[in-house]
Amino acid sequence: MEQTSQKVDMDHVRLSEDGRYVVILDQSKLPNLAEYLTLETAEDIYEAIFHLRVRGAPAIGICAGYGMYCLAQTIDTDSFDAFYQKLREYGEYLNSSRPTAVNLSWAINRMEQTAYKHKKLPVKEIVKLLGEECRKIHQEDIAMCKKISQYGLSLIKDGDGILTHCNAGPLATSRYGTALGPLILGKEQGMNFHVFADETRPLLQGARLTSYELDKAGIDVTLICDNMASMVMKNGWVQACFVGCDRVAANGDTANKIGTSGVAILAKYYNIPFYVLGPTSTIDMNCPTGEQIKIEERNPDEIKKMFYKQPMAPESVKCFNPAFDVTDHTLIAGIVTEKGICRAPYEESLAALFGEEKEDD
Ligand SMILES: CSC[C@H]1O[C@H](OP(=O)(O)O)[C@H](O)[C@@H]1O
Repeated sequence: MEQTSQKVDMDHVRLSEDGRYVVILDQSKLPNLAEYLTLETAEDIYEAIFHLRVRGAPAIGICAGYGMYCLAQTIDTDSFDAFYQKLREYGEYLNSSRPTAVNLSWAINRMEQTAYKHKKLPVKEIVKLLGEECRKIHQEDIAMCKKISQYGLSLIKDGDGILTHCNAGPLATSRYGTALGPLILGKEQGMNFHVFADETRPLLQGARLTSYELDKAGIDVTLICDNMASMVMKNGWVQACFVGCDRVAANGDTANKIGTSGVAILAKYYNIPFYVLGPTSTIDMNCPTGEQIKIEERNPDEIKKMFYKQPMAPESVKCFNPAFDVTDHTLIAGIVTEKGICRAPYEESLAALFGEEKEDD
């Protein structure tokens, strides 16, 4: 396998120099090739999100924010109503690319609300304000990931073994990451960890991205197949599990990459603390429980053909390919956000993040 020598720029989602297009690092090609793509149309942005060329809840939100700004620049009208209608059409289209990660709709709604809030201004002024808002979304995520990393680091100690699932590092966010952030921050502070990274079938974000990011950060990482997690826990090699999130419900139930709930159940059995790490932009207080989270189902070819020289099952054989599953809140030791570590009962601790008192039953 020929690793690219090109430095991977952690501004892997950004605006083009002229501010007109979204530029992304195509994560579907990593770790072999670091190829940057310029997304010029709504279709380009949709396709990049749908095919996980840009992926990870926060990174998808940052990309959508930039995308809405770039598309707003193409709306040629001085009428706010006509501008806003077209902007909403773009938002609805981009939002349909992937249903589970709440950051996508969160970023799109934030951009649309920014436009509406300033509806009395000339359209050109509104577009400039959208340019400021999308950059704020990106800068806020960098700050949030740093805080999440600091809180997450308080939960582990030098020399600990940490099991991760999928990828929640800088490539899934802006900088540091969420689940990987504490490990990268700890390394910067001279700490060392032993990470067991689940390869994470079928799209191998753990193998292709997590092991790649941790190896580049000089962090000890052992790549394992997903079905080996139980053994490394049973051997006593894991002191904590850190995972990211795509949508956290108001009761703490958490949607994350498929296989996460199995890791949580194993962690419970082996009495290992299981932590979810993510920004408050991934918490959906309008979603009461995990039952209401829509789970994306993807192309069966990802199971049968992708990463194989030839199909691994007969064409006639059906596949079930959910991209996420929901971990029950009772299996989660804590939810680490940029505002602090939330513990059960999550209805109360998550509501407090937003300054809401839990309603009496
Ligand atoms: C920091 S959010 C990362 C989160 O997103 C991943 O999903 P995907 O690779 O399909 O975008 C996975 O669930 C990670 O935990």
